[in-house]
Amino acid sequence: MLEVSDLTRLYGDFVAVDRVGFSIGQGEIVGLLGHNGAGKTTIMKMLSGYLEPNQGRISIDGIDLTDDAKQVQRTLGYLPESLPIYPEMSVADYLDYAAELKGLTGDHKYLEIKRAIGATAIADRLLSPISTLSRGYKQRVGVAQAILGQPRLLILDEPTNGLDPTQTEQMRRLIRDLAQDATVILSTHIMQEVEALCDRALILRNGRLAVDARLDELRHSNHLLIATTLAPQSAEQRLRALNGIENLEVLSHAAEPEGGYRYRLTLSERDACNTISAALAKSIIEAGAELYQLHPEQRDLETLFREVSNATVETKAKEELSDAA
Ligand SMILES: Nc1ncnc2c1ncn2[C@@H]1O[C@H](COP(=O)(O)OP(=O)(O)OP(=O)(O)O)[C@@H](O)[C@H]1O
Repeated sequence: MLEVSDLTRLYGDFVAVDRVGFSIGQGEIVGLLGHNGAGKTTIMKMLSGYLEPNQGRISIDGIDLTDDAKQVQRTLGYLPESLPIYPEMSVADYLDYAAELKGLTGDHKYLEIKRAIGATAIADRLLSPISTLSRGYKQRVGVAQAILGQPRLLILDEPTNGLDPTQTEQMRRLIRDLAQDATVILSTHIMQEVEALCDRALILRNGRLAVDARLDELRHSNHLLIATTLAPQSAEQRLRALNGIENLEVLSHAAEPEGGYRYRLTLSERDACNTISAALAKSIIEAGAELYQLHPEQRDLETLFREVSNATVETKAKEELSDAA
């Protein structure tokens, strides 16, 4: 549905987005994550056609954004980070204006505005000037303008930014509903948001795509953690030799007072966890050692994000050191 390749954007000589590539299928909800300044908004602006890439390609349903930006823009809805909402306009006038900008006319325009109002539950404030709305309401008006014309791709830049918990829950429900008919890409700083909403997470680091992971795959790790009295040398010989073990990593080289030695095993097949666990336990007991713990390693998004962010800090520190040298 959405194909992005080699996407690059410079501000002056600063590379804000660096050769990013990914593709997103119809109906997916994808979270775009990254530390402050990682390049999320810049990517979203390019996807929505508001900012030109210096290099790379974006195509939606096979149509290249640079070949026919107007046509592509009509098939997408964009909620920018800061809404270009006109404070003096009423909600109704603003939606009418936004619908015209999307090329909607006549009955179709009327029906689309009605649908967007219903979907975002803003009917009770249609005649209010936008300046008098709460942050949550303004955000819903922003989403209402984004879904006019039933876009096949929705690009939402921090859709729950500044919302209270009730408004956040309503917005998440709305996004889930919208994803029934559209592909959604959203940026956020909130991991729980991605866990709650998304099928997939893209994590940016310094303008580059560092991680592209399906959340269900993250939850099913192919690593096992064990704690045993079996010493590293025997573990290397016995455990590594078992079928389905790709790698053995020694996490503690000296026996820990209560937990023996700790190891991380990488399995060649994610689904073989149960069979391999049984074989491992048997092998450890046969060696006369104690087995204290054996469980799959859970990697949640938060851990993954922390690993990526720590790598960012290390990379920056190295860059600063080499600049100073
Ligand atoms: N118009 C601009 N001129 C110069 N630099 C810019 C401009 N817009 C963004 N940048 C820089 O590009 C980098 C990426 O910015 P961007 O806004 O895309 O990041 P982000 O991941 O959305 O950050 P945040 O989470 O803080 O919103 C940052 O270092 C930012 O300072």
